[in-house]
Amino acid sequence: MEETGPIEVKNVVVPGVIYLAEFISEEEEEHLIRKIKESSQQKWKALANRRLQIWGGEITPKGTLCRQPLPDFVDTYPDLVSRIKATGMFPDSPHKQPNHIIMNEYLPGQGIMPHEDGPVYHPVVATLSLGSHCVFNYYKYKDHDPDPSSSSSGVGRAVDMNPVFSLLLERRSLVISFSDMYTSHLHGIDEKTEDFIVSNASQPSEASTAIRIDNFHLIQNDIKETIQKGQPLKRETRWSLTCRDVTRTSNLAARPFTTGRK
Ligand SMILES: O=C(O)CCC(=O)C(=O)O
Ligand SMILES: [Fe+2]
Repeated sequence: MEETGPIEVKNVVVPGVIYLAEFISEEEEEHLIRKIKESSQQKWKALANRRLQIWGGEITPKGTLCRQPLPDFVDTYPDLVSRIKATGMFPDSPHKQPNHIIMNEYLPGQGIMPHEDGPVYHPVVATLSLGSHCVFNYYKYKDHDPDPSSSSSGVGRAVDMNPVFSLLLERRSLVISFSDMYTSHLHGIDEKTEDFIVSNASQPSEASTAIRIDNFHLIQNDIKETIQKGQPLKRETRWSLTCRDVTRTSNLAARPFTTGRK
């Protein structure tokens, strides 16, 4: 695939959110999924409701990335890192391109709670979806937070659980979040096995569980047709590559972090 180049206006879904369908080809997707499936069990970190791998090195508790090479299948074939750089969305980041990738695996019914990505990263995040779609929600904190102990990191602040925007992330798409979508909003994915999406033309009387998405105009025709027929989109296993630039880096290998004396 050619370099994507600058983003077009139509790809700006809302200020601070860019959506690029078909960011990689089907062959590239297949290759990436194969590499993920072939990776050794030790590379996986199990969480309560999903598992993940960290590529590019571990981040110390103080927020420094102990750099490790990224896998070939993200910077050689396909050269995702250069392709993401070529979107022109990382010009102000210290390394001008992502240096760290979290690869999350979600089985149907799994998701991720609303959260912020935090200050360790330059405030631009590019996420590639493989294997399945999902619906990606952006949330705000409640306006008048009654809790005076709330911190700016978001810990303890009440979240308004009605999403401000929702995007359908198709497989092979890239979504880029930046500016206040990164610094003052949260994002998350509901734990669902299928998503009912309403098309632009739908009436408000349609199923109350149906979701209105903000990037309907940018999605592929076959998915549009499924939505227009009123059929749900069934989730399959999804792998996402969350690509960011960790501001502070070190070339020293990560050491085990102990709390005791040296
Ligand atoms: O899987 C996704 O698309 C989101 C992952 C995410 O938000 C994160 O890793 O911080
Ligand atoms: Fe996140």
